[in-house]
Amino acid sequence: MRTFDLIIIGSGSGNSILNEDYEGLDVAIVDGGTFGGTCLNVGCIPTKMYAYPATLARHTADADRLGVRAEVQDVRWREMRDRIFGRIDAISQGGLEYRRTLPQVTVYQEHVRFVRPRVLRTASGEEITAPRIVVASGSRPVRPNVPGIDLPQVHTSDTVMRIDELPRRVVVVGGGYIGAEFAHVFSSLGSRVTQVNRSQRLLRYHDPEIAERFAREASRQWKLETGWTLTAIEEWAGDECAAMVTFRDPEDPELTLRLPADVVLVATGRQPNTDVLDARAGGLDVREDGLLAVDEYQRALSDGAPAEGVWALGDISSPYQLKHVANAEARTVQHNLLNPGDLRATDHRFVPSAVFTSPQIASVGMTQDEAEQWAVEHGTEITVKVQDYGATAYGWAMEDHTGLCKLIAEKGTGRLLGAHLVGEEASLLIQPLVQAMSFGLDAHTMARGQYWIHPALSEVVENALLGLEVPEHSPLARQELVGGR
Ligand SMILES: Cc1cc2nc3c(=O)[nH]c(=O)nc-3n(C[C@H](O)[C@H](O)[C@H](O)COP(=O)(O)OP(=O)(O)OC[C@H]3O[C@@H](n4cnc5c(N)ncnc54)[C@H](O)[C@@H]3O)c2cc1C
Ligand SMILES: NC(=O)c1ccc[n+]([C@@H]2O[C@H](COP(=O)([O-])OP(=O)(O)OC[C@H]3O[C@@H](n4cnc5c(N)ncnc54)[C@H](O)[C@@H]3O)[C@@H](O)[C@H]2O)c1
Repeated sequence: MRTFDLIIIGSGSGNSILNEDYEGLDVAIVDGGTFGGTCLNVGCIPTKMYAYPATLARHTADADRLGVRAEVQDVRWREMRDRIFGRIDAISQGGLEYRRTLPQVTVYQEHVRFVRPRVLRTASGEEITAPRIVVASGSRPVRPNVPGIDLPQVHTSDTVMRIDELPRRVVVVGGGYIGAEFAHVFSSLGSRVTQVNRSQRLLRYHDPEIAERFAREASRQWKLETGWTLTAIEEWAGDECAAMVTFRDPEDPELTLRLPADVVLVATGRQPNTDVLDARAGGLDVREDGLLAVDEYQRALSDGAPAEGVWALGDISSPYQLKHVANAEARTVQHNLLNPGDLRATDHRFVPSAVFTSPQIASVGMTQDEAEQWAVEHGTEITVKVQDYGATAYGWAMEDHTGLCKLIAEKGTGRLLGAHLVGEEASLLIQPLVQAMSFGLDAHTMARGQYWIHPALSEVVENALLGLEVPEHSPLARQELVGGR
């Protein structure tokens, strides 16, 4: 059995742990998939590289209302695909080759599983161990167990971005982040898309007002069906489609929905890879939802207490399933591994997320329902302001009838509790709100303690802040005035 100083399982955020402080250690990085992990190869990055041209196409189609008639004449899917993966595959390959050149790093390109605490066996049968192991082995798409799920017409986000042609008809199963982003990409680029969700509400973790506004806009762009569960997919011979997808009404099994498709995208959630890793054989606690149990310092737990020498980060142990969270947790592990006497906790207080559709969605903190509940529990009151983009100067410029910014704050203090946006560049507009929440800036100080560029779109945030019923605080004391003309 080979013994290393450190084993890292997973080359996504796990790979970023190895900085110059680790140069003296004998390290193994193990990845049975594509080097670089989900975000780079099949996740955040390629989806956004498709979402951007898709948004351009959508804006082109929408320009008529502004007095500009334009049309998308040609979508060269194959060229787009090859441009995207030409860049991504080279980064993945370059990352792998770089790690391989480092004398102190051994790369295993195969899956491993625990056979006992801190002992792993590779798929080819080698046993490896280390006093310190980092589990960063992520999650994978859930594939509902229905007839036809293995047909070649059925894809997950792992494969759908590599297909050869833009499909004529796409059925997207699932109403979460992945379903929404791909429905946007395919419909904007020219496919006929039907998105089908099991529950009545799309984007179920979002504030209902945002989810409803988004569903209204989405249903203008593609066909939305809610309240249906996937039951079967059949191969279909004929010109009109390559597969027939059947759904059933969970309340009334007699009621079915049948949809023709060339491509079926299954986007019904992601499950942590704890089973593949046989985490229990490693003595590690696996939660009911399949996540590896960790404490705030990212130590994996065994019988509720920190397991000696085992750390975990990212989708394997995080309910957020977001790359910026995986990266933050990797920074925690990077520090804690080398500083056992000075452990740091990951800050999970204000985790934002965005859905890269058109319009975009961005969110941080409590939804209105959660804030109302919190206020009851804490004997306090909240204030809510919904500001339409269309009531600001830049909203007029865009002739916007969609965007809104909803802010929730504590009435007595002006403390921001939640921010939810749907609309143009929501993923950017939310960032100052994340900053304010993270650094304890109250709503009025944020609104009046700084200039807001006029007439930028950010005025929607300024106006939302000013619409909250909060006390006026003096702007933050400034030590000295710098800059200015
Ligand atoms: C389509 C899509 C779009 C997304 N878009 C966004 C976005 O816009 N913004 C955002 O914040 N997040 C997004 N995410 C989520 C984000 O990609 C993940 O949260 C993040 O990549 C998780 O990183 P990780 O390091 O935990 O795991 P990963 O990057 O998945 O790395 C885990 C690695 O471990 C390997 N592995 C697994 N099991 C084993 C084993 N037993 N042995 C050896 N190796 C193993 C895998 O091959 C994989 O390479 C998206 C995800 C998807 C699928
Ligand atoms: N922009 C981003 O930040 C981004 C983008 C993509 C993915 N992600 C991450 O990836 C994770 C996984 O995304 P996701 O969209 O797959 O999961 P999700 O949990 O967000 O959504 C899954 C959806 O599928 C539906 N569903 C489940 N089983 C079904 C069935 N049998 N028939 C019909 N509908 C069914 C659910 O009702 C739900 O709406 C997200 O939680 C997110 O954190 C993030």
